[in-house]
Amino acid sequence: MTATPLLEARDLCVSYGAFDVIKSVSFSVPEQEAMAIIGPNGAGKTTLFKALTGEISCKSGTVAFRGSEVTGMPAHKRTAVGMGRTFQVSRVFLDMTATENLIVALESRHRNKRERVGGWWRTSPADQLRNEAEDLLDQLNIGYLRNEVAATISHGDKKRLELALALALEPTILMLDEPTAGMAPADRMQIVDMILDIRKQKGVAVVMTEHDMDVIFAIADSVMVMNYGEVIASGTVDEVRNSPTVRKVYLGEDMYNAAG
Ligand SMILES: Nc1ncnc2c1ncn2[C@@H]1O[C@H](COP(=O)(O)OP(=O)(O)OP(=O)(O)O)[C@@H](O)[C@H]1O
Repeated sequence: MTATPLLEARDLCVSYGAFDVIKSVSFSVPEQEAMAIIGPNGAGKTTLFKALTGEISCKSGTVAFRGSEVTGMPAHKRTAVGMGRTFQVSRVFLDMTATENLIVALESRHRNKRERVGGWWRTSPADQLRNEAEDLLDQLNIGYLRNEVAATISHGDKKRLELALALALEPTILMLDEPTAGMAPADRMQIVDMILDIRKQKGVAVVMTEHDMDVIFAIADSVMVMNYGEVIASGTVDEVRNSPTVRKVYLGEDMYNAAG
């Protein structure tokens, strides 16, 4: 008997009005695996990502998480059941410190999971949340951001904080929408290290869209290639790299620069 995939899309179709953007896409992601979605501009990567996270609805097809259908479930409920996510455009509260941002996320998780906060050894709820937030920042090696107001931190640090916010919800799968968008090459590799660390420490699966092939090769176990809303190839990083179909789509382009 094959194990139930962590995330599974079946015959997913998405349209903008009369324009079919995602055409019968099916794939599955096993527990703890990392899958990257790549393809030329306009291939439908972001649209597929939004359909998976519940930001937009599908015309037909299904999305299942741990064997339960989530197709009609709104985005915030998918997050609550374990589908953590980051956004291309930061959703950090800019007027709060990194710690305060994390406290908001942690409060939401405790509320969703009906977990008791505070009360042990005279720890107040506020102290417990602050300790948890600071511990998480330390675990991710961004403890230096504790008291920094988010508006004043660098773009790279905002991306790191976004990851921490997603992790505060203890996801089983992390949905990363271009986690290194707009970052300098050196910063990108720091995010890669952080994601690799998170996978090692927490065993979370990953689904990511990403422009940078070096980032994909460093993180992904498998790659799914899209073109004009269809899956044209999928497999391990090496299989996809050597696929004649994929090379044809990227004809005349350096594949290392053509993922986006
Ligand atoms: N809100 C929208 N309304 C109508 N058409 C849209 C909308 N968003 C995207 N599209 C179109 O849908 C197609 C797929 O877009 P999508 O953004 O999903 O592609 P992508 O692969 O993520 O592209 P990129 O790499 O440039 O971000 C494109 O032709 C795009 O113009």
